[in-house]
Amino acid sequence: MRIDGRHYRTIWTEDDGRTVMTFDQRLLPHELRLVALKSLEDAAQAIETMLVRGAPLIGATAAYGVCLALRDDPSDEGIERAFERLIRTRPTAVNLRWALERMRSALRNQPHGGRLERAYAEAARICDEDVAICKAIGDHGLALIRAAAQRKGGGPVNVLTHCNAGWLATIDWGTATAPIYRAQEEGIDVHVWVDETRPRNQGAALTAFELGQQGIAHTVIADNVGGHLMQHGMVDLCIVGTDRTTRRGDVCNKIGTYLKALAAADNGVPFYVALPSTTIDWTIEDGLREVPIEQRDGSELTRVSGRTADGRIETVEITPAGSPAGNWAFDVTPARYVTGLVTERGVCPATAEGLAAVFPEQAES
Ligand SMILES: CSC[C@H]1O[C@H](OP(=O)(O)O)[C@H](O)[C@@H]1O
Repeated sequence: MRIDGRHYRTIWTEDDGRTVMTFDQRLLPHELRLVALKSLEDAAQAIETMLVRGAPLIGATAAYGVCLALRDDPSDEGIERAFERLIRTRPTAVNLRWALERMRSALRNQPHGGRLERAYAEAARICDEDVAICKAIGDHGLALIRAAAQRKGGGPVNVLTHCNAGWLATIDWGTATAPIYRAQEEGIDVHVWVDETRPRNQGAALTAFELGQQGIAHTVIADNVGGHLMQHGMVDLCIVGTDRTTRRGDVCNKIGTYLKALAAADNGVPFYVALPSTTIDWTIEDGLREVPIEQRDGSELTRVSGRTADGRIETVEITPAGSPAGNWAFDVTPARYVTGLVTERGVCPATAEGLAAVFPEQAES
């Protein structure tokens, strides 16, 4: 997407692959800082600290982490060490395992001499494919926004989204934001309710930054406001992302998504999940019991960072010293609360049959 008029992907290589460039998302929207990842450890820590975040971008960063590791050790043992270091960075987004297994299968049984070039080519393919997948999700999701506009017969289509499933979570376009960007391109009047998304504020900081840069009307709201808006007819549809969706359509996404889905169901608001095929976990069925939910440090909840009036970034405590804090980073929305899954191949029901019809090659394997 564009920042200050210049087009960027969220990750790219420089210096013949010795450097992997990305944005430090922890500093947005206050500072646009490019970061150079130069080693396996740099890539691993970028994922663990959420310098980069979002399922597809986590996968791409891990893929380039393997490339950086192979510069030092292209052996099978070197590949395994890279895999083991990266797989334990964050447990929930399935793109991490998907990307690492794809890199490993592309490299094993290859002569050591050609492994480095092949690794970078595979990581670049993962990124290029993600751009195409997200653009296709945008095209299919556009039809949903267009239909909402026709139903309304006037005024902006009000879309509610949670967290950041945008360009910053992927390589370009985003997943949940891609239909919004395509609607803007088609001249459809769209407005976005942006859930702030405590505690890391991916919505207030990242989605609001993205939409502002693209000139899309939006309003940042507290996480607890969405249900009220739906009760008063102020939300035409919800579109959220996912970090892992099971083969029967249970959706794991940022904490708070489940509560939004409940409110949508109670108020008859369509609730869509933008779902790249790279985020489907075909090995599991029951999301509540089988998806690992990341628990992050409580300090992410008890502290808030922001910019002071004179431009300094400050962090303050918002709870009494010593108050324990629980920080579950994701929850699971059962498929029954999902109106439809917006995949790169089209919109399908959140059912095993729906996903099998769209991805028959996966369902049969
Ligand atoms: C398109 S994946 C976006 C997905 O990732 C976010 O989690 P995090 O910021 O912790 O990596 C959130 O669940 C988004 O929906």
